[in-house]
Amino acid sequence: MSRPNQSRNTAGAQQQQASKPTTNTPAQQGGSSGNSGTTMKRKVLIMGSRSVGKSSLASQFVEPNSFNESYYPTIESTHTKTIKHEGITYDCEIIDTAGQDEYSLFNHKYAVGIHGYILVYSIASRQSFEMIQTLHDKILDFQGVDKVCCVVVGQKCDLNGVRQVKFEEGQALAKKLHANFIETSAKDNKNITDYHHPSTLISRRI
Ligand SMILES: Nc1nc2c(ncn2[C@@H]2O[C@H](COP(=O)(O)OP(=O)(O)OP(=O)(O)O)[C@@H](O)[C@H]2O)c(=O)[nH]1
Repeated sequence: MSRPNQSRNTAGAQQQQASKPTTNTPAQQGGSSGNSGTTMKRKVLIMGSRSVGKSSLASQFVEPNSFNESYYPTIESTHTKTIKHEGITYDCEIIDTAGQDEYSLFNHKYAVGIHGYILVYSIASRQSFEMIQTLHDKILDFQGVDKVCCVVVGQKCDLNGVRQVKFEEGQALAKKLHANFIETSAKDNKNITDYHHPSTLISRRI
């Protein structure tokens, strides 16, 4: 997605290592009571086939009611949003990538300093669903690990009439990948709220 007024384009941005929690001063906390004062940084990468709605998902999260019917292929863009969950503040950096296919090379930037992955398919595209396992395998291969923190997202759930992937199939795949699962619609603003958004799910898992 390279839409105007939405994000700061960070193609080629330096990768940062996973950050340790920091503690805010009372002034930085805004004097709010009940907050432990802990701030965690979360760098989350959104991956998936082209046109599954990755950018729309990210945009709706940081800028509600920004859904756009037009399609602007993404190069790479980064969104930031601070969310609060169970007394902890998370500074989220959400990196929206260009859509991948099975032949896309895995960019080393997608492995360094990333806390978690949002793997997105469209419920109206079986091909995009099949890409999830491929992407997951590539991430594990590249990182040389056997488990990675991720959330599987079935996007465009408003397109139920042309659904190609059952909810249960998404759920089963996520279980296999040890991931959380959620169906969303950027168009209908479904499960885009803070608590249910994949970024929040990722934050809660780490
Ligand atoms: N029906 C429906 N359409 C959507 C939804 N989200 C996105 N779209 C549409 O799908 C198209 C692609 O959306 P994007 O958000 O640009 O998809 P993307 O995955 O970022 O695409 P790439 O940049 O190519 O990787 C656009 O025309 C959007 O309007 C949704 O929840 N429901």
